[in-house]
Amino acid sequence: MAVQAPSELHAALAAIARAIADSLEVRAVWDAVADACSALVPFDAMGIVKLESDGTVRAVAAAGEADVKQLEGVVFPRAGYSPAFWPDEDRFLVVIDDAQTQLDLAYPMDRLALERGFRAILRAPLQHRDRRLGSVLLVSRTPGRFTQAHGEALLVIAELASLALAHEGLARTLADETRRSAAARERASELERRIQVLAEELDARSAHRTLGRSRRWREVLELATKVAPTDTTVLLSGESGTGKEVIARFIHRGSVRRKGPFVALNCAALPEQLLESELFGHDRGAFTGAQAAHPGKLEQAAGGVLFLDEVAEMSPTVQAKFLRVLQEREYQRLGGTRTLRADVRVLAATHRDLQAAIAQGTFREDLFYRLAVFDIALPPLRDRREDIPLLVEAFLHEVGQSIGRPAAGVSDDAIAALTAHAWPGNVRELRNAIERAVILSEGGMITADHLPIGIAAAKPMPIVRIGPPQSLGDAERNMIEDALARAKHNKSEAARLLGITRAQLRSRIEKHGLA
Ligand SMILES: Nc1ncnc2c1ncn2[C@@H]1O[C@H](COP(=O)(O)OP(=O)(O)OP(=O)(O)O)[C@@H](O)[C@H]1O
Repeated sequence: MAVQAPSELHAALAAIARAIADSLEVRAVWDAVADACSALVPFDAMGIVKLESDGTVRAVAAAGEADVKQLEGVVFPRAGYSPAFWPDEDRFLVVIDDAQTQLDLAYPMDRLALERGFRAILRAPLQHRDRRLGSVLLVSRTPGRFTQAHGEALLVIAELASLALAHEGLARTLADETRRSAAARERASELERRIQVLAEELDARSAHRTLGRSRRWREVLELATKVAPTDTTVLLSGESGTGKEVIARFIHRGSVRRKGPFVALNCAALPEQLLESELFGHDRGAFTGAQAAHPGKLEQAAGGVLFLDEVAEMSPTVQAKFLRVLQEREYQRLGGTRTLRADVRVLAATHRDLQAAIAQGTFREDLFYRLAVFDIALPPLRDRREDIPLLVEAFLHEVGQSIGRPAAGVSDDAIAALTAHAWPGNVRELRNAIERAVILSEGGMITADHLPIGIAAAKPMPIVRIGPPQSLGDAERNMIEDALARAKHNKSEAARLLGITRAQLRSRIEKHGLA
């Protein structure tokens, strides 16, 4: 066949380009590629193979002789086709005059062609930005059938076809991402709905509300909501008063055991012997004074949740016995002979670092792993200060109702002091402070004077803007601006807030051009 006229080549390329532009469906492009090749190169069969990410090779299109067409869609196994195995020459146009005389046919598709009786091979790579995507293969039963000019035409066609393949990959990634983010959105809103339902249920019973909108608190609620419907043991850790029991009740309400009891036991409150009998119960005569049989908390919590507070305080004996409960779900009352089944979900809490307790040998590691199947760390209140105004308002309302004398409100200076305090006793301490202030204010406005000394004296912290990372210079400038604003431009006061001298402040004001 004569070398293709430029107009033919041009028309063929334009047809492929149209197919690419018209459709993200790569199939339409293969048809255009096959048509273009038929118009320009005298082949007996053609194939387009695509290198998949798992190393297999897929024949995405085949044209020409009937039995070759059947290869379409065939996936050739991984062996020998992985990108690493593809010969480097495959990056370039390959013209083989006679495969039969070619001693070393490195490319598996060439071997396949030869096995089927094809002699001449013309092959161009499909690649995009150095990434190999596959190749276009034209074969003929007549040796020497393809010229360099045929090859060059094929190269241009392959380049366009590569674009289509690269687009297909992009389109698929986009579609996957869209699908994934839609699913994630759906999951997030489902989670949001569940949090809402649980929070509302608890709000109705104000003693067990979970107040907070900060990111840290939302994360806790999200974890609790996810684990609630399972029967998994949960370990809640956090400083005293951070709301561990509040979250334990939240999980109980969201679990299948919600209709069962919520039984709490504080392991720190009782001496060893008593804790053991409280937990496991005892039979009559089990020890001096055990005049009647007594079911333990494990029995009382049957069908529900057992909340073990301060679990780090369990003695070694109780730890060993309780481990058995978690392992075998069985136990006996003190002095009893009957084996009882523990039908409880255990939620444990601690304000201690259990890893440290394990290192010191006071807490069993095996028990730790049984308890901490799922652990939730509760943030201290000082790490979620943005929730303080909300908590203050809720406690004000609650305390006001319970003592029948609501406060008129909270002054700005009191709110500033409440927000600045470090709250070592966390939410519990805040609640107590509000209760005290409501009583002291006698129905009036709560001011800093009604707060305990340590809290009223808390200095507002200079605000450091949270945002994209800023330079040290910018941070300093922001802090100075904030201090000046807070001190109503009184330089001595601003210097005091910043903990520097007036002279130092003055020179920094000049440096930043803030005068
Ligand atoms: N997020 C919250 N929303 C509303 N009230 C809260 C919240 N967190 C804690 N509280 C209140 O703070 C007090 C202490 O909470 P809780 O008993 O759950 O803390 P804890 O971490 O279990 O404390 P401890 O370790 O001392 O037993 C309770 O009055 C509780 O209602």
